[in-house]
Amino acid sequence: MSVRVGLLGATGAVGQRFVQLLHDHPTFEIAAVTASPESAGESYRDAAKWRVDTPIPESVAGMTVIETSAEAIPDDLDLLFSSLPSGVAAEVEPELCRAGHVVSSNSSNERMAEDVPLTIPEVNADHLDLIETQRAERGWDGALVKNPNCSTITMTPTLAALDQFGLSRVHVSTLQAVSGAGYSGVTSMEIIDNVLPYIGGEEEKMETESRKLLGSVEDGELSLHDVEVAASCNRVPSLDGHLENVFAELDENPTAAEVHEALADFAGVDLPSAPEQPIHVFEDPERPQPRLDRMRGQGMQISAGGLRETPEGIQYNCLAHNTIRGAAGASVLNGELLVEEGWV
Ligand SMILES: NC(=O)C1=CN([C@@H]2O[C@H](COP(=O)(O)OP(=O)(O)OC[C@H]3O[C@@H](n4cnc5c(N)ncnc54)[C@H](OP(=O)(O)O)[C@@H]3O)[C@@H](O)[C@H]2O)C=CC1
Ligand SMILES: N[C@@H](CC(=O)OP(=O)(O)O)C(=O)O
Repeated sequence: MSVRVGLLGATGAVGQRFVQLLHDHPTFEIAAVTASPESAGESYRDAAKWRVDTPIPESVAGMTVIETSAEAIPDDLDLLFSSLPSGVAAEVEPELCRAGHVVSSNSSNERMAEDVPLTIPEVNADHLDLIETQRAERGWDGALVKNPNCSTITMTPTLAALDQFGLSRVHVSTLQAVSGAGYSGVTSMEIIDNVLPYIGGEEEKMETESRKLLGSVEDGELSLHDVEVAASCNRVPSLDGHLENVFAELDENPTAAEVHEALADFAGVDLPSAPEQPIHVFEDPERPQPRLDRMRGQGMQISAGGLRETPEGIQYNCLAHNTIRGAAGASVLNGELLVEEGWV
């Protein structure tokens, strides 16, 4: 079975990751690439200024970039992946869903909307049921599904694994790679020999999106998890890979060995881009590290380590590749889930 996909914002940092991940995908075939009006009409090769560390796929390089609008995007595409700036996505994505397209989006608009599934397949695949609510409320034939923010996606599967011990409060501090800010996001003069202790809006996203992901959907209605999450976000001079220090307060008092087992045993899903084991747990307290561990599971596996019992619960570190598991790979996995569950 071949699913014809369109990439919205295909020339950007995340868009290029989509191209890298999808050009030899077993099911998805890239059939259209879109970008800003300035790039429309150019070849993808010229418009993209390819910056990913594998060669630009020739099958995509020669495609002509089209405008990002419901009129320009062909009707016969089965699925759209979106990595548009959120202000642009907020305008265009609803139009596309109204026109009947199914959109798996990485952009932050509407992530917390009550009728929009915010999904990590290993954590809350059942939240796709919200599509029925969304269609009923918005009158759409298509559908909008989101993946979370890259820092949120790094931590949340580990919290889902710990919830069996009664997750009550989480404190997390992040060390986020520069690629999260986009190619021109932070200048070299800002970040070399430095750490930036503020990333606008990031802390609030971690605090709210995690509660939605860990929450439940029953009869088409969403309830947030009641865990309290407090985040502190920092930009550091690594290129890719967000590292996070988590302090989780739990109702029960599991040993570090029991937590290790819960993380390592966290169940995977049977989808083409999913790692067999979602979370790898290191014994070595010096791991995970961004440069050494971000490409585990082709960039889709989350790593954890440094487990330590505290009076309130457990402390540990976790890591994920922010533009693969945290962005393009996350949308692709949601796209695979949409196909598997018959929404595409
Ligand atoms: N899940 C996550 O945590 C992550 C999410 N993101 C999100 O993904 C999105 C893209 O990020 P990133 O790839 O870094 O951004 P870039 O700026 O690198 O790319 C933006 C893309 O959108 C296109 N674009 C810009 N303006 C318009 C417009 N007016 N109309 C149509 N297309 C437009 C650009 O085309 P052109 O080349 O022509 O300018 C380009 O293809 C953002 O919303 C970002 O917040 C990013 C990283 C991680
Ligand atoms: N803010 C994230 C990347 C990002 O774009 O997040 P979001 O998709 O929530 O806007 C980072 O800096 O690493």
